[in-house]
Amino acid sequence: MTISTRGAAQAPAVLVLEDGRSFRGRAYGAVGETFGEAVFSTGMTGYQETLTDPSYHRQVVVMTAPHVGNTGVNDEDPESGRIWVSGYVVRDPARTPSNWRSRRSLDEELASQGVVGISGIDTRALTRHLRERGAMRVGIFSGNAVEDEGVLLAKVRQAPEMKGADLAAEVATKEAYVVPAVGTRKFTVAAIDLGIKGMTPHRMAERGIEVHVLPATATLDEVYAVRPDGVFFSNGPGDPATADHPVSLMRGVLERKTPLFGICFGNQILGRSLGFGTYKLKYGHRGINQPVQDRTTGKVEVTAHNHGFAVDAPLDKVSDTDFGRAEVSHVCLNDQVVEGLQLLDQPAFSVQYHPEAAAGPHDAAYLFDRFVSLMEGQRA
Ligand SMILES: NC(=O)CC[C@H](N)C(=O)O
Repeated sequence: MTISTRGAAQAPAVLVLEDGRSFRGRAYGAVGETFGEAVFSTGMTGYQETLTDPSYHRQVVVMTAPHVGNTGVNDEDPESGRIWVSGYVVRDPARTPSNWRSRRSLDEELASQGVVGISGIDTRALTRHLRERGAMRVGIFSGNAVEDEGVLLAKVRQAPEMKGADLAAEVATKEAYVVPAVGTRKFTVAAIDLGIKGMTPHRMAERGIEVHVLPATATLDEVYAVRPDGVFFSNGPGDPATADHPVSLMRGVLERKTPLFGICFGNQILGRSLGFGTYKLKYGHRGINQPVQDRTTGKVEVTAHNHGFAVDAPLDKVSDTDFGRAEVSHVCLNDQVVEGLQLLDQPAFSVQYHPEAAAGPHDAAYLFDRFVSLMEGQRA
């Protein structure tokens, strides 16, 4: 059990949004300055998984849950080797973490990884502002970085925007690696790492899949060199409109009719590969209780989301694409955003959300089984 760093907690801090609104609070984690896109997550649990999800690269995450850090930081829950959020905003951090797995406090972890945060601000007001005005650039400044707000605002307005950002190669593995199947190997999958979370290959491995995780820059030859039964495209940060290499790679896979499954960024890449556009949502979906309907079965599932962009595909008709007929298989019941796509003439599908459920409910685990069935179907 560790007590949070009181010195850092007392330093003044200010959060400045690009439209000029600001919030004053106290430093949390590292003291200094940071920039990113301000987004909010409604997850009440799973903060370690959120912080270490590479899809959050260059985003400043505002937690709508008021009290964060209660269970400290353990060595088992990270979804990658580091924290990726560029900043962290919490109303009321836990002063004393308590959990049998906890190794250190959350503010110590943020500080040791150099992640600048802010606490003690009205996160409800900030969230409502982002809902009304949309996700936007933000800066957090603490300690000596706090100065005249006009100067800080100018810095925020110079920071890069999320629209047009090409970030997958910045977070993906540089070297290929293998996650072995648990038990007998039944299938081999090439997984294109655009910012993959650790739980994703694990969910495949526990279904007898040997997963070859390949860098975002992998070529079609490198994909087929592993003799895959299926190809997987992961989640990842940035604007899907920039993902030209993954789109051409996926089109190569679709031409060969290899079973294909995509998650989140992977869904947007399937959308683009089929000729649909993508667009930026006003404030995105981030949290672990988003209702989605699987239109192929009619079932509603409660799901984990983290996306700021979406696919622009017709909800009410089957579309003719370069790879045959395609339809929207899943839809978000809050706002009718496209949450999944499937091809009707060949084995390929994707979802915009996170069936690996780290963190989140396990309602969507069946999608990994669906991928296995597609690979089984191809062998039969
Ligand atoms: N988790 C993801 O893969 C996110 C995809 C994309 N970067 C978005 O924000 O929509």
